[in-house]
Amino acid sequence: MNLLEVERLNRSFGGQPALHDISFTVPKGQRLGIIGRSGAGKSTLLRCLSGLDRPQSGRILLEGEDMAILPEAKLVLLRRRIGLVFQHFNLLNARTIAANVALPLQIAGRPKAERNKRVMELLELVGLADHAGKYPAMLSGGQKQRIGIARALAAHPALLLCDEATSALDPETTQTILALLADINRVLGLTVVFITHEMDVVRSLAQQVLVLEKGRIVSRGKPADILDANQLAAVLPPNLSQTPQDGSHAIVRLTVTTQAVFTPLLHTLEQQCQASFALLHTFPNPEGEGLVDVVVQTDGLSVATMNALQAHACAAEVIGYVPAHS
Ligand SMILES: Nc1ncnc2c1ncn2[C@@H]1O[C@H](COP(=O)(O)OP(=O)(O)OP(=O)(O)O)[C@@H](O)[C@H]1O
Repeated sequence: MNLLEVERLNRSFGGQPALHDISFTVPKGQRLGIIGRSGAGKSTLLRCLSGLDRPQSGRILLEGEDMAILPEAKLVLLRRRIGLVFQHFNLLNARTIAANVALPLQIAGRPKAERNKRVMELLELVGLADHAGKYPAMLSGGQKQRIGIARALAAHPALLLCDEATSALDPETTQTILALLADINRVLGLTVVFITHEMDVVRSLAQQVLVLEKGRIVSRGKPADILDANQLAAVLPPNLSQTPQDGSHAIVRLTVTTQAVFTPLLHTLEQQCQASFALLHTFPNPEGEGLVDVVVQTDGLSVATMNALQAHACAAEVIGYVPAHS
């Protein structure tokens, strides 16, 4: 069942489209990452999904209700089904940790006893039960984000929207926050949609990825496939063709073990295949630890060369062809 369905969403500013015909669905319980360069439209999309901004056209169905056209009074109620986690935590410094976490329940008019019980449950969940009486200034960045997450969960949302939730944190703290978000997703079955510009965050947390570019979705799929394709696209020659021309060179991706990188692999291949191999790029293989993708250009692609490549690598794939002089 889909928790969220976005259909042909359009949002422009002063006639300039920031989102153009965006459509996607998020099944209940999924962790969806949205990535894209600066200005791609990530924040605009997240604001529309959170009901803080309205698109010019299109539908945003959350549990079947269209947020794009819902009257303000009803939208306020529907927004309680959404928890928001911010890059800079947005905690109120004059309130204690407990009072910060309780805020959404207070706004929703929940009784004090219920609020107190829920706050303690949530502080337990994020591992900060003994910090209830402290103030935000007494916490580290990672602890502040745990409180931000607890507050977002206070009103039992169906959807957690995270806006660059780990961008202000160091790499180690980032990992602990990502682990917490993954735990919450697993334990509570909560649907998580997050925007980020950090590839490692997508790799760790997302089950599905959407890539935005200039307000459009340009690719979608599993993180390994998307990141792999993105990294490759960035290093491939622009004049790559899918068919060989007379005398063209082949571009081949080899997946090898990290140990193989420290052997004279290309030299061995050159000797064995009587062909030249130029190294274009190496990057970690997205499928697994200990594997490296090596992109090479060769002037001697043949059945015998492919056999030799396959014998030395875990996988070998021809990506395309370029003219000999590139
Ligand atoms: N309130 C606004 N008024 C005018 N233009 C806006 C407004 N908000 C966003 N835009 C424009 O819409 C486009 C998308 O911006 P958006 O902030 O959504 O991108 P982003 O992917 O979140 O970028 P970043 O990663 O830098 O935050 C940009 O061209 C931006 O200038």
